Amino acid sequence: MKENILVKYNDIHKSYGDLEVLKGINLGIHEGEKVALIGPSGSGKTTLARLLMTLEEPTEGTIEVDGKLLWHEEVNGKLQRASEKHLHEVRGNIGMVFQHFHLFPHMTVLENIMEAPMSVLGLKKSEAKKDAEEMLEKVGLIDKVDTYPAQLSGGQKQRVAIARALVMRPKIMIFDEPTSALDPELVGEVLDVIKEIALEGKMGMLLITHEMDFAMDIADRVVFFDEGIILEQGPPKELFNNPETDRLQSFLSRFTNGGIG
Ligand SMILES: Nc1ncnc2c1ncn2[C@@H]1O[C@H](COP(=O)(O)OP(=O)(O)OP(=O)(O)O)[C@@H](O)[C@H]1O
Repeated sequence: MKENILVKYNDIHKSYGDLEVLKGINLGIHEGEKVALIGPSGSGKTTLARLLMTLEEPTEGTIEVDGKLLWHEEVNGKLQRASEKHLHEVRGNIGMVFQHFHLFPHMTVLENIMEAPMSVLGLKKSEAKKDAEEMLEKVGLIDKVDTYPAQLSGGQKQRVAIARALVMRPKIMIFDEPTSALDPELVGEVLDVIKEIALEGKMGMLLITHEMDFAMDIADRVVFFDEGIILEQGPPKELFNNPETDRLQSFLSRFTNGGIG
């Protein structure tokens, strides 16, 4: 069993105005652990991921990454909002792949991947190029180095986005519905790449997906989530071979009936 907790949500609440989207989340992710987050549309999954990526700020509670508070710093024994420098530093451990790729359209595939290592990590161009090429090999797109995003299929764009996140060598990668914007015939190539990365084992993963079979296949733990709370969690085999899972079965049937998001 893995010992070290890499990410820890401590009683996290998040509201937008009067709408409380997360209602006290406690969740730990161990080093190298693959956690699949499953829940209906609007249940707060993306918000949970965006808090970790520092794209949203918690209303209450704390998040720890690799033993350090993410959103807070302790000054003279009191917790206060972290400085941008601190956020930037801790966020360096986290990579994210979004539903809609978010590639830079005016840059080639290679330039897209080299950009952050050069501007954020201060790598020399030659080093960044070498790393970028290594990642493109991994996602099977080394022949596309000089191509612009507009000339790629959705599946290829998402594989570039994965390479771009991987090249920063994060300790955890968040995948937020990485295949839901793709035509069905392109889903498999992206899932294959994610699975390959998962099998390497080193990196933690928080995977938000409605690809149920895929989640069951690669996840060490599945977390069922609805209306801002965790309903149930555990290793996929325990959750699905348990005769007392009527409640889970009815939860899952909402996905198969089109309530997925
Ligand atoms: N910036 C925002 N301002 C106001 N409300 C927001 C904001 N972001 C999200 N919400 C609301 O918070 C709730 C949870 O949204 P979130 O995107 O986290 O859910 P989700 O489970 O990821 O859903 P989906 O699968 O459809 O993306 C929704 O009701 C959404 O409308």
